[in-house]
Amino acid sequence: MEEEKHCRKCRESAFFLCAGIFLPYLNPAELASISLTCKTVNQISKSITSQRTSDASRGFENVPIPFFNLIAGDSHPYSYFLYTSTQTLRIKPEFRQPWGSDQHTRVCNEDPFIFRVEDAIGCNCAMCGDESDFSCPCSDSSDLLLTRECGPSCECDLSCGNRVTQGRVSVKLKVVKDARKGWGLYAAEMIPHGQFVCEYAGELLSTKEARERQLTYDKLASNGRLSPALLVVKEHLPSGNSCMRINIDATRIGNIARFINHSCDGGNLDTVILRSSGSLLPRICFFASRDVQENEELTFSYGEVRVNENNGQPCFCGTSSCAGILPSEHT
Ligand SMILES: C[S@@+](CC[C@H](N)C(=O)[O-])C[C@H]1O[C@@H](n2cnc3c(N)ncnc32)[C@H](O)[C@@H]1O
Repeated sequence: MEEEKHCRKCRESAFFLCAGIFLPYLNPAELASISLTCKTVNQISKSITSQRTSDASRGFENVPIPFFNLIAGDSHPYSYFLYTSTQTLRIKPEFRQPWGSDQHTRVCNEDPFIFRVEDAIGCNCAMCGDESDFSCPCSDSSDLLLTRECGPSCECDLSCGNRVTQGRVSVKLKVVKDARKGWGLYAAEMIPHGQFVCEYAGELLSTKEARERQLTYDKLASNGRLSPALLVVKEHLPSGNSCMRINIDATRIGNIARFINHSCDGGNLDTVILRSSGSLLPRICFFASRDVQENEELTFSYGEVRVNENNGQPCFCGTSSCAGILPSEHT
């Protein structure tokens, strides 16, 4: 009898140990379904949900970025997506990432530069980025929205003052749900004008793939079943013709920038195309375009192109310049 009891206890503790390992890999629907099986699994699921709600960044950033859903009757305490703090190549659909355990496995690429230019020449200055040193060739910038930083071909390391976007997110932020716009990114402290906020991280796509995904997303978004986060940025030649198009999809895997909503008045963030010495592709980074107060929503303009009123998603930015529909990409 005693032996039987002991065996049952062993089996139970092995089961709960395993549950703690595999439950963090489940998405909210799977977690909800398995939590119905028994009281203890239900408790583990609840603790996973509370860990997920406490940090949208899954421990990848320097500061936790909590979710707040204060909408009465809405039972979704967090939004589910996979996290990458940098640009990444396409992620296989079957890829899973644990979220909601003590061991946050950093399975994604954390190097901000995916493609490097072989034998590129960078700087070798001692104090680049220092305000008293204007001679670093990497900090040369004639256009504020198209800037340069030191990169993989330079001698300096992450402590260099000309690599402000290459560390993790350090400003205090939170993700808050609005009844009409869905989740949005908010300042959880005052952010001064010019401060780096975050990069737009996600899957780098070819233009063909971005167009295909956009069509699928448009259909799902029109039924309210998806909030797509596919950003298309075009770098223009002085002549005005587009010369480079960057497609970053943060819908399935991305960082907290995927929660930034659109504002027709341009919002309070500047979208900066940032090149680094020795890196083939630019990165898209957000800087505060003015002082942003604590609890203010962070927004930027998604662009100018709009489809007709019948097809477009309604815009609820609430600014006096609101066009009524969200910009969309159909090029
Ligand atoms: C990049 S996501 C932003 C995060 C999103 N709100 C969410 O809940 O995950 C873009 C989507 O957010 C919604 N959105 C963003 N700005 C909006 C606005 N001004 N008015 C209405 N919906 C907006 C639209 O559904 C849009 O497709």
